[in-house]
Order: sequence, then structure tokens, then C-alpha cells
Amino acid sequence: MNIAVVGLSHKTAPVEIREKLSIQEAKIESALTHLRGYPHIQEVAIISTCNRLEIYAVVTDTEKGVVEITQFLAETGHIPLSTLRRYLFTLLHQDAVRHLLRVAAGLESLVLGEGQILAQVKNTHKLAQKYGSIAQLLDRLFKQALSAGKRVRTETSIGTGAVSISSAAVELAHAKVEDLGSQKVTIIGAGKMSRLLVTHLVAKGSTKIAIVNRSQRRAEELCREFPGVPIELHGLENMMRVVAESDIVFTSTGATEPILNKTLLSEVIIETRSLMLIDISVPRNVDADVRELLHVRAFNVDDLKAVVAANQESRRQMAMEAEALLEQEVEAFDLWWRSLDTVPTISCLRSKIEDIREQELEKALSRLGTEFAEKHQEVIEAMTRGIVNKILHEPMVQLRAQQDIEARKRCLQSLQMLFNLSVGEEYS
Ligand SMILES: NC(=O)c1ccc[n+]([C@@H]2O[C@H](COP(=O)([O-])OP(=O)(O)OC[C@H]3O[C@@H](n4cnc5c(N)ncnc54)[C@H](OP(=O)(O)O)[C@@H]3O)[C@@H](O)[C@H]2O)c1
Repeated sequence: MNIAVVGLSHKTAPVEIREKLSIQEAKIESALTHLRGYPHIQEVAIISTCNRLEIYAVVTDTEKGVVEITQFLAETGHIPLSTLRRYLFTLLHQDAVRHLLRVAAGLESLVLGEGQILAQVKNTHKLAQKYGSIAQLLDRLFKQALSAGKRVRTETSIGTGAVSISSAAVELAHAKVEDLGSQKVTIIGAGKMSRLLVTHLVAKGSTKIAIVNRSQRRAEELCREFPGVPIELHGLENMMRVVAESDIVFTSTGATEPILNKTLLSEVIIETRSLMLIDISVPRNVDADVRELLHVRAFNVDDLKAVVAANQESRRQMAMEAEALLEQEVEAFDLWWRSLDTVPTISCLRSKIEDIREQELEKALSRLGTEFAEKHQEVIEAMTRGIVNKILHEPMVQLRAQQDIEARKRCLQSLQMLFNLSVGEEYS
């Protein structure tokens, strides 16, 4: 039994490829069911964010399991396998474990140490539990990753500074225009990222902010979080009119198709105005064809790499502290994982000794005869259980604590030989 992760991220694939593979939350259940249906996949969980799509699996045969996941990705993304392979990475065993812990800690994020990824890993775990696609190994791995992610943020300085994709996007706008305060800024979408956009825009002195959202309720909720800031609210039906009046437009919605394109914009944009579009959505909300428009400057999440590069350098030192802490967490998971190979032998030994106890108890009680009171029988039964548990406790503790793999293997073999145990499948 082994752990593998197959996926792609902002480090291995451009947004044009990532958006094809992104799996919306509403489709996670069917994707997990599909993956669980493959013959060599026992447990599975999917992380799908703007910067990564990663499939974690417990596989009975590593090579075949990895092929099955790759096949699934090619089918769902409608990308030929030969093309897709260029963008994929595969990590196995301890490397897969370490990778998930690094992801949860924000060390694999485009914006080093950003906090949103921890909630996304938590959501991945929650959905996999809900749809029953994970069992002992991945459940434990995700719990370890979440605790590692929390530890890194509380015990090291990586979490300091409110860094996120949204803060990088606002940073980009700030770098491109002279006076952000005088610009009319529109945000399309009113979710988590839009809220962060407002926070950072306000911090940078933005005063003319409009929000365009599909539902009025969510837009109003967002507005209430910024009581002192005058924010205009609009429905999607007014989107093009509001865009036409804006200097900068951020798009941050869960739409799976572009909501702005060259045709829509060319109908409303006046030649004398220039418009900056910053799209932080994946799948993208702004079609690439808008770059053909003379007065439009368009950016997407991949364009944020240049903005975060400077920030990255200063955060690298903080990341080093996190790396050391993560190694402890990887070690803890590894120790638990390896201890699983003692489980079949321990269960086999317990059940053999339990059989002996029951047989001997039965013999003794039948010799004592029917006049022997039921109360006394219970006392004797409890005593025999107590003896068995006390005798087995210490060797079992010692066995689980044995960290040297070879020494533990020898102990297990001795136990199996001495007690003539026939042990079934083991984790390896
Ligand atoms: N969360 C992150 O850490 C993160 C980081 C970087 C980028 N992103 C990307 O940013 C985008 C937004 O993420 P989020 O976390 O802010 O999402 P979210 O909290 O779920 O909010 C989604 C927003 O999109 C709107 N929306 C959904 N489907 C739509 C459609 N078909 N047409 C128009 N509006 C639609 C929703 O409107 P209603 O109020 O009407 O539902 C809501 O305002 C996503 O593309 C995501 O990949 C997210």
C-alpha cells in the first residue's frame, strides 16, 4: 500500500492548462467516485484551487495507480495524454507526504505563506470524508497536514503580513497606476477573494469602489463588513455599464466560462479611456482575446508572479523556519505509517491468546460446576482478561515504539515464529 500524488500547479502548468483541469466543488463527489472506481485506487482526495489540482491516493500498485490517475486527468481535462504529461508531476511515498504538508503550510503557494490554502486543504479533507473516499491512511495524512499548517502559522513568522493572491493583485494595480485613490475600481464577484481585494484596496487608499455580483445578498454582506467605506453595489445585468465607467476591474468569481471578452468590451469602451483588467479567477473570467483591444491592459493570476517575486525573497528566510518544523511533522506521520505494519501481527496474536483464554475459562468453569455463582464467574472472567491485557501490554508498546525498521521487522518475525501466527496482508 502506498501514497501517491499526481497533479499540476502554478509551478508546472500555465493558467490555460490549470483551468481545464480545475474541478468545481459541485463536481468533486462524482470525480471522487470515478477515481475510487479504478482497480488500484483505495483512497483518494482532490485539492482543486486556482493554483493547483492535486490528486492524493492510496494505491495498491504504485505504477498502475499513477497511470489510472493520469488517465482520469486527461479525460476530465480533454487534454491528450502526450500533452498533459509535460505539465504533470508525480510524487510517491514520503515525498507525497512532505508535499501535502508543504502545500498546507503555504510553502508551495504562489504567494509564499498565504493563508487561504489551509482552508482549502481542510475543505478537501471534509469533502473526502463526506463522500467516503478516504480511510485510515489519507485521513491521518490530511489531519497531520492541517496540524502542520496550523503549527507553521502559529510557531513561525511565515504567516505574518496579510499575504494572498488578492493582496498581490492590488499590489500589481498599485504598481501600474500613479494614484490608486483617484481611480474608479470595480470588483466583479463578492466572495472570499473579493473581500480581501476590498481590504487591500482600502489599505492602499482606494476610495471609489464598486462591486458587481450575481446575488445581491452576498454583495450586501460584503459591504456590511466595511461600514466606513462607500461601496457601490450592482447586479450582473449592469456589469458592462459599470465596467465601461471604471479605470480598473478585478474579476474574482466562480464562473467557469469568461464573463468578459473582446466583443462585450468593444461595444462599451470609449477610445479615450484606458481600462486595466486584473483577473484572479481560475477558470479565467476574462477571455485572452481582450488583449487585442488597444486601450485594455489585461492581467491574470500568472502575471502576479512578477509582483510576488520581490515579496518571495524577503519571505524565503521565514520559509526556512517552517521547513524545519515540517520535517518533524513528516517524521511523525512516517512513524505512525510504519507502525501500521505491526497491526496485523498484533491483532493475530491478540486473537490467538483470546481463543486460549476463552477455552481455558470454559474448562475451569465447567469443572467448578453449576453451583458456582454467576457473580463469581464474572470475577474470574475479568481476572483472566486482566492477566492477558497486562501480559500483552508491554511487548505491544515496545513493538510500536521500535523506530528501527529492520529491528522491528525482526521482532515481528520472532513473534510470528514463536506463537506460530499466520499473518495476513501488511502495510509496507
Ligand atoms: N480562495 C482562494 O484562495 C483563491 C485564490 C486565488 C484565486 N481564487 C479564484 O478566485 C475566484 C473566486 O474565488 P473565491 O474563493 O472568492 O470564491 P467564493 O467565495 O466561492 O465566491 C464566488 C463568487 O463568484 C460568484 N459567482 C459564482 N459563479 C458565478 C457565475 N457563473 N457568474 C457570475 N458570478 C458567479 C459568486 O456569486 P454569488 O454570490 O451570486 O454566489 C461569488 O460572488 C475563483 O475563480 C478562485 O479560483 C481563489
